[in-house]
Amino acid sequence: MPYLIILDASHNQLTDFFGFQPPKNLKEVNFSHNQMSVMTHLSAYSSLSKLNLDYNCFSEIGGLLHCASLTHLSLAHNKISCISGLDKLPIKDLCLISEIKEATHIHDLCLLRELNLQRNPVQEQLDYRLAVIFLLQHLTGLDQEKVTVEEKVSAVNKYDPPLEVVAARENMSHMVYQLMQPQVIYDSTLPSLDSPYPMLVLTGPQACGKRELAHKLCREFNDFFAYGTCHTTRGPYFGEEDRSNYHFVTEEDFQNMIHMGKFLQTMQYAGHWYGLSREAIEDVAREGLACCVHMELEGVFSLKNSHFEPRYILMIPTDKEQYGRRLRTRALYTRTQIDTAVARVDTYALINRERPGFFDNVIPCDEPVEAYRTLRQVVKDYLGVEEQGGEDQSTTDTPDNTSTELKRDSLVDEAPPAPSTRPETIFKSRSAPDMDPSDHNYRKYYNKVQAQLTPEKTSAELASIHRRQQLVREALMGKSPRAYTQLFKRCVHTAPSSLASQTQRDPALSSPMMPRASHDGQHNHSENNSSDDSHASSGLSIPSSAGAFSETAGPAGCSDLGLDTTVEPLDVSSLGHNLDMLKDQVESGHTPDAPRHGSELLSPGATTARPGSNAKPILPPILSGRKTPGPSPSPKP
Ligand SMILES: Nc1ncnc2c1ncn2[C@@H]1O[C@H](COP(=O)(O)OP(=O)(O)OP(=O)(O)O)[C@@H](O)[C@H]1O
Repeated sequence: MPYLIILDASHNQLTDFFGFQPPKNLKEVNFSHNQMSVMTHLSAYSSLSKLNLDYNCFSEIGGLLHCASLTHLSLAHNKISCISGLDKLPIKDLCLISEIKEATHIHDLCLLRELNLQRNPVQEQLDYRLAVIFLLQHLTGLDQEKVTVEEKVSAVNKYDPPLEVVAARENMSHMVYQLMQPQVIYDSTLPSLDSPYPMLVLTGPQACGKRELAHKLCREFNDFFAYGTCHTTRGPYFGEEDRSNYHFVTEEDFQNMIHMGKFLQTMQYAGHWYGLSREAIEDVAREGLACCVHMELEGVFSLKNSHFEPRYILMIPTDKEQYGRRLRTRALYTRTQIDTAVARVDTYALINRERPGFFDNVIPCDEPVEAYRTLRQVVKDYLGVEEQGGEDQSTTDTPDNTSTELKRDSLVDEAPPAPSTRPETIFKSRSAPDMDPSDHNYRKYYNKVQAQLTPEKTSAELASIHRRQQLVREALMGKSPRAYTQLFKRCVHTAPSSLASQTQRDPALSSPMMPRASHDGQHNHSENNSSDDSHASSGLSIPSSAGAFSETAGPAGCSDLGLDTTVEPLDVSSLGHNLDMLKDQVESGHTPDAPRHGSELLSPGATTARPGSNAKPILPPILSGRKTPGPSPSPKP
């Protein structure tokens, strides 16, 4: 066949090159999809310009030295470990890989920095560049172009996104869905500068006991907490009740809720959806209580993107074997689910190790009784409450162990225990220092490092920050949910009584995070009596962030925030303008822009000097408040 120019011997079971003298005009040869493993000398193929050896078993490529016309060589899908003798050839097209996943074969070439896959078919695949950069993260150049840092970050975010990225995306979509709906003001949980709505999140791997602990905590501290019921698409286990454990919904309903912007966060776990709705939190907040929820790590990452600032407590099994046994004895999970749950213990531990402060507390949960004892102590510590009976009630571990001794009043009357007087259990729980960033020394060290890393601010910068903070405070004034300022103080208030009394006398020493109830006589009522006052003006029987709209605008209230009492709060009320209100304003000769005098704007039953109550006359109606009666009002000055 002296005139043969193209030879297609593909898709055979050839193990060897033909042992014949090839025609001298043979230009294109296709030996792909065969079983060849040894490259013989191809010097006889002198006119060859295109050679396809894809899908064979070659480990070494050589013997092409005399193919002086070879411009296209395709070697994809082989087991190549060595290529030689190509450097003198006029090759324009070299195909080593045709699918992106083949790049993994060169993943082990840890010295490889530059890779040129130009004119490979792989280039035509979607997102080819990012995919290769992701697979070969040590590359500095690809296809004769520098690999930039941005490309590396995008590649990782695309193919193996870190938890923050997943959470940020998820948060973004929930926000967008929410914004697409008619706006609802969740007035009980509105964010505020000084005291965000308090939440407690118990996190940890599946079935580590956090759900039972959350329920128990809510039962015992029922004056402070209520259980935030999430939605799920999984079916109820035996004994589980709709609404008390979860809102059990269908997949379709869940997706509808997502698209209606109902959720603050969602997560898919073991093939089911879980989600915490805004309404679930708001329901609890309307009762004047803090919301307590349990969730997996991904949920924590998502919540960190929201305006809520919960306390996060990690419940972690320290004995993985025992934890695995516990999962097995539940007889609810498949083997894969158990393995996943056990493996996630390490993920939690890693996050805790690598991100000091990510969790507010870490409590080992191998022993449920001990875990609860520690948890309740930690929570009491957060709340700044002392037990009036003196005895640690957690020692009685009955499900209905409800403490009526723990009362909201004690938040005001009693200072939280100084660290040295804390019960030993709390220190016991922190016996694993590598796991517990809440350890005092750990935090001190962290703060020191942080301070060193943060460049000092110039006076101009400080003044600018101050001005911006002032503006934000002014904007938020009247919306501060003061009812919660006592709950979940960020720093434990351990001042000795002498200092405390000095603080009371000297407002300059007071901090917005400190109990404000005793600054002075007038102020005294702002904390303790806010419920009372709210009641007068809005029917709210106890303080809540909704009640904060109706708090006093008196000098004491404002001096706390360093504000001038004449500051007009930002009017967000236009969102909720209704006809009646407009009518009222017209009748009384006030337009929304006309200057208002505090006394004119008060509702008939309201006391004077209350910021917010008058400034937000057209807020949505404040609901009737919690079921349990609030603390009894102290006498008015
Ligand atoms: N909204 C949520 N976001 C993220 N994770 C959630 C959410 N709601 C529940 N979870 C978590 O999803 C996991 C699976 O929940 P599920 O109730 O099916 O598990 P379980 O076997 O009953 O274990 P547990 O006792 O931990 O609830 C649990 O770790 C639970 O805490």
